[in-house]
Amino acid sequence: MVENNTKSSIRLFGLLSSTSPNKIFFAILLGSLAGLAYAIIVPLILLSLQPELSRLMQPEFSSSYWLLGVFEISNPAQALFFFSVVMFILLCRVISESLIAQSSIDATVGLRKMLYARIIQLPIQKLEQIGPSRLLTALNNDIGQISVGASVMPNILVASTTIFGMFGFLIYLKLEVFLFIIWVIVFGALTYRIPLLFGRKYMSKARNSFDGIQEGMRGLVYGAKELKLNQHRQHAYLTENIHSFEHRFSVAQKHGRTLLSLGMNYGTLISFFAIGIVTYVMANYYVLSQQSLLGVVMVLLYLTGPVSTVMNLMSSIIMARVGARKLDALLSEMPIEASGKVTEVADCQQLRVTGVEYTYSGLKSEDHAFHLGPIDLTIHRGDVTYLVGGNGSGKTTLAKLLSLHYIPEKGHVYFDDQVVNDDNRQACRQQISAIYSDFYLFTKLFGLSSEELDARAVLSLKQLGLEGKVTIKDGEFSSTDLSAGQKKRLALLVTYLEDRSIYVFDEWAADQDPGFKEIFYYNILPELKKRNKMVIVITHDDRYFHLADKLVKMENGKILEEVTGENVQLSQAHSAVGAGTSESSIENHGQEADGVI
Ligand SMILES: Nc1ncnc2c1ncn2[C@@H]1O[C@H](COP(=O)(O)OP(=O)(O)OP(=O)(O)O)[C@@H](O)[C@H]1O
Repeated sequence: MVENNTKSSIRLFGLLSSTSPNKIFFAILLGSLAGLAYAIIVPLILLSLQPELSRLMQPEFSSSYWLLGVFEISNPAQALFFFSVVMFILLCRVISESLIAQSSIDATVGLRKMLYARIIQLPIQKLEQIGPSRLLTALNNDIGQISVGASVMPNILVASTTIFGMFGFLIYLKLEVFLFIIWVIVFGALTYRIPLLFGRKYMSKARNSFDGIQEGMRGLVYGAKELKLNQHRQHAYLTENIHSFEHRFSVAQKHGRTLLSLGMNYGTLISFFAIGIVTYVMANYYVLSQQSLLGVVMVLLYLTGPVSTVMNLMSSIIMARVGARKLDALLSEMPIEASGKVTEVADCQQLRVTGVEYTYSGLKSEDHAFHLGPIDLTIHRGDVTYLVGGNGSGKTTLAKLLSLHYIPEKGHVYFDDQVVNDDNRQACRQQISAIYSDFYLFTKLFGLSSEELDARAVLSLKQLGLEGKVTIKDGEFSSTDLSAGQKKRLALLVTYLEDRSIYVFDEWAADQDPGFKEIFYYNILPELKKRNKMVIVITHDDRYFHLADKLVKMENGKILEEVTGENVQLSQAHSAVGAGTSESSIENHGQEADGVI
């Protein structure tokens, strides 16, 4: 049914390096060079301040002077070297950071594109289960955090290079001090992880509450009308739902941030503990000249910069790892529908289902999950088939199986003699056009646009009573801010322009005015039949049942009765008469809407 979902896990650094390996290689190279150059700055300053510290210093460094305008420059070669190093750092860092920024933008866009592709490849039933809130949070929240985290990884490497460079200088100054600092760093690195570990747990909790907040926001926007009319409901919805998620979010965030702050500051201040111990304790046990002690303290002070950079960036990494785990979990719940080897199938003349069964899974209570089938049904090209039955009888579910949106758990769907399977499902779907009650109207005729199409669309807009409401240019609608009925007419126009073999309409006429209802049943459907289309109509409009070629009555997920030919008219004659549908009124509508689409 679906391809096994390969267990992928998002690695922050891998994300950047896989998007643009060369850029990242150069960014790290330049960043590391900048880091090493940084590490040279302290010895250089120390050399210029205390010539006796230098074992390598050339005599001319301390003896010569240059005059630059009114400025007197001592140690010109050393000064030139110093400023060259600063310029080198500037250049390396700017290039390195801009390369990282570019790679991080590419990685973010790449992640988003990957999510779009996965949503497209997601079977409809799974998409309905996951719901839009989780997908939107992944897109807006998690991917943003992942890309921030990934983009700071190279900065951590750069800061680490500076730290290692400074270590080299520290060894040169005093090996014992270096060993002590290493011990302090190992101790600090181990202990500072404790608050970070708990901090991350709280941040994960906060992230989980965010899904609830997002869902709550949807209710606020889409349920605004219902909430406005009932203050009790409004209050209860806010306090019991959104506020309660917000409360959980804020408690978890506050705890998390406090712990992260504790961890970061502790980590940053570790170097000061080390400075204190070296200055006040170690100096009493080891032979450290005043100059060496000054050098060591300067190195340690200088180290606080890159050390705090590493510590501060760790919070971005932690947030990114929370986001990556959440996205990983979501992706592992998103099976990939088989793309199929067959690219085209012959025009379907007969759509047949045999022994088809379907259950809505993934519900909180599986006992109450609706079960459809087993169903056997054959639908022919050139026929208008009505699916009728009470609310919840399974008409839409069956239609979604016929339009190949749902994949049956038992039984088969046949396009003529071919069984629909993973190989040909995509190709078979290209013969179907459907308007379900939750249809989405795109603002453009994506994949359809052409000048000829525009001309056809303009003609049909007029015939569908949308002239003056919507215009179309280069396949794009001027507006989709229409009434519910008008939107459905525009959706009908889109399906008409697609010119598919099989049409599925789920209660299309439900929100049309009486005039257009008649046009739909008396003109549009017969015209599609005349064009030899296979038309499946879900309807509750019993006054039009007699117009069907086949009436499929459903109850409790099963077909109760199939009525064909004259029997359709006989069984529904009374309702047609009862509803006052006269031949003359039909004729009138026929003339009114002559040539509709
Ligand atoms: N996405 C879903 N997840 C779980 N259960 C669902 C889902 N969609 C529908 N159902 C259940 O399946 C049953 C049949 O629904 P279906 O939409 O097929 O009925 P219907 O005959 O088209 O109803 P109506 O005339 O009201 O549109 C219902 O009882 C409903 O609770």
